[in-house]
Amino acid sequence: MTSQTLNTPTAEQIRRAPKVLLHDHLDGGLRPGTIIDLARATGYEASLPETEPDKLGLWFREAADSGSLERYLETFAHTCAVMQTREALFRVAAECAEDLAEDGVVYAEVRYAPEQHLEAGLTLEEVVEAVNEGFREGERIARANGRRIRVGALLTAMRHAARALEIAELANRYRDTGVVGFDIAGAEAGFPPTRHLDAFEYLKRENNHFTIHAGEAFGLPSIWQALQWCGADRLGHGVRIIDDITVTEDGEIRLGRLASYVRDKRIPLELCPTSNLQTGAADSYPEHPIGLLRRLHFRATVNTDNRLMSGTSMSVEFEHLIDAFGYTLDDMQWFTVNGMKSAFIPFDERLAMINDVIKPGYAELKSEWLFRQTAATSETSPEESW
Ligand SMILES: O=c1[nH]cnc2c1ncn2[C@@H]1O[C@H](CO)[C@@H](O)[C@H]1O
Ligand SMILES: [Zn+2]
Repeated sequence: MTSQTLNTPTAEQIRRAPKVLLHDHLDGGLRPGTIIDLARATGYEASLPETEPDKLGLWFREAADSGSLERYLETFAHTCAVMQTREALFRVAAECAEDLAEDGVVYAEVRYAPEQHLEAGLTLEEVVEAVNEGFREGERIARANGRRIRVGALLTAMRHAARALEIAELANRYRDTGVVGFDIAGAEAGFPPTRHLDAFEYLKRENNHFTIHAGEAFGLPSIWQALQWCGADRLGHGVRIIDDITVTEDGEIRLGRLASYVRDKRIPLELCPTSNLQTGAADSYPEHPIGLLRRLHFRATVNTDNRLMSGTSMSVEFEHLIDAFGYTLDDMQWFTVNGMKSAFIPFDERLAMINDVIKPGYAELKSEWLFRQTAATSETSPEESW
């Protein structure tokens, strides 16, 4: 056995390793069986493309695999349709926290757009409260199962709509009760983030935090606006920052002004590899810009985006990256600490997570690796060992 293979975490270790998730959509992570249950209860079943859980899960993955962000986003009509009551939102949020905890996620910021859940008469406040209560319930269930997770909500405003200021005010109102920040999402081309400057300026005046989906379906101008006009704390995706990095034939790497700014200021990139493959923002895992961005020490983080549409989880994202780039537990820890440093909760709480949960978790896994290495070495001939 080579040290490379010994150093590669197993699927089971990947799942057990503490993970941090900053970019995950609540309406992109439902269990297929739950969609069917909820659809039955509300008469939406006839509108579902499939009514058997495995087939429905496959339908989402295939429908989202179109190479276009716009087509990818159409699939959310079905999940949002069944998330219109207090009970449905509570259940979906609780299951989300449970599923993430089961996958070894210790801290997550999960986002959704409250304005998409008002069709059956809920108010924006009722939506936020139902989701918050669901997250608390999921945390409790996880704890009862011996797992520890903390989930914060990010409130998203849809970039094609005109409710961003209202949603930003809502995020501010619930900042001490479960909501940790704000986001804008939806089709990127044609909807620049500067359409919502009033919301971002309001949040800055309130010393609140926000991320912006930028640099996914549209390139550098979108990232530039998100940072320099809107003042985003983080970039949702931001993967197209690669367009401002040149690798010459002799291997020299040059960063343009914007890429330098992003790296110098340690702007967190919420990278979502599988989602990027589906929307056409990247061609394959080995070609995904995360490899170069990690080598160049950008503040890169690993995320799921939409677990249902991508058939993924944090463990699956790491499995793909480990396959493509030969990452070790040290790389996993680096991405995880980057995620925790970039979270929107207070500094002392982030530090406590890093020192009390993440580092000890990886230290334990690495000691198992050392044990395996010692066991393997003792199997080789005496000359080799000495
Ligand atoms: O990768 C993405 N890029 C842009 N918008 C997205 C992405 N994934 C989901 N949403 C949008 O965010 C809404 C709230 O969660 C979803 O309903 C979907 O329309
Ligand atoms: Zn997203």
